[in-house]
Amino acid sequence: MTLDDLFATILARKDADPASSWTAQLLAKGPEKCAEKFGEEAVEAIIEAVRDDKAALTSEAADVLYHLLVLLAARDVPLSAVMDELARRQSQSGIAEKAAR
Ligand SMILES: N=c1c2ncn([C@@H]3O[C@H](COP(=O)(O)OP(=O)(O)OP(=O)(O)O)[C@@H](O)[C@H]3O)c2ncn1[C@@H]1O[C@H](COP(=O)(O)O)[C@@H](O)[C@H]1O
Repeated sequence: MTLDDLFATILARKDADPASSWTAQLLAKGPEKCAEKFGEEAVEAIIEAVRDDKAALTSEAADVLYHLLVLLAARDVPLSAVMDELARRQSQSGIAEKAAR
């Protein structure tokens, strides 16, 4: 399972019957509801990180990643755009490292 695979499944749920899938149901509620759910899951992950419960943090991190992908899908932002932004930052940080030498 990759994030790309999960994102493709989530995108396919945009056209699915809300009765058939949790993801389709959440997307049908709109981007604001998706954002709210993402925020809730992020807070739960923070709590488990502070408690240092690694099993719970692993589970909450999965929820955070899933809900972030749903939020991106809800706002028509492709996961590839986020990956491109990370790649751009990586290449910039390489330049900064070279300049510092
Ligand atoms: N990875 C996930 C995933 N992670 C979390 N969730 C759901 O997100 C919900 C969040 O949990 P909550 O306890 O906050 O939800 P809740 O209390 O029931 O809802 P609210 O009352 O708070 O609105 C749960 O119902 C989980 O099942 C997920 N639902 C689906 N997926 C994957 O998404 C893909 C599409 O699945 P369908 O949604 O079944 O089409 C599949 O690959 C799934 O494995």
